[in-house]
Amino acid sequence: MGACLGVAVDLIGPTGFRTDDRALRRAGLDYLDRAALTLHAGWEDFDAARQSIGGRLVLFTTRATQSFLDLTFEESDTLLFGRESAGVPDDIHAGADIRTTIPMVEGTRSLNLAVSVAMGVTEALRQTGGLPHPAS
Ligand SMILES: C[S@@+](CC[C@H](N)C(=O)[O-])C[C@H]1O[C@@H](n2cnc3c(N)ncnc32)[C@H](O)[C@@H]1O
Repeated sequence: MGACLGVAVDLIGPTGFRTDDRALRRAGLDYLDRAALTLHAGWEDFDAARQSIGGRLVLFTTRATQSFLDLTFEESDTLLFGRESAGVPDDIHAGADIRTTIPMVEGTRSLNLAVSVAMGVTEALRQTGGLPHPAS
């Protein structure tokens, strides 16, 4: 997705999947060389890197009330998504600059990670003019 939409991806460890070269290459197929992928050992590493770049940290969470469609995204935003099993820890949830949600039908718990990333990234790129243009 990162390669296809032209979006940098940061993976924050510890991950629940293997990030050694062979496993990543198999999952990333031939797009991996085109993806701007950074692996961080843990939250502290990621946070230090992000703070040096600046911009807002926008957390996608089921525990927010503001719809992502009502949010004005900025080009410098970093979108943060939680792990498939448990989302993000409470302190990271509380520390995000913005918490936003993808509205769902009452009684449903959450979308899966890949789907929520696709929806959030698409809307952020649409608003900031960053979506790739269709080939003419
Ligand atoms: C499978 S969900 C995590 C489920 C976990 N039990 C929870 O309640 O946080 C994985 C990630 O997808 C994102 N996500 C899933 N559904 C969402 C929604 N409706 N709105 C915003 N983010 C969502 C969040 O970043 C979440 O941490």
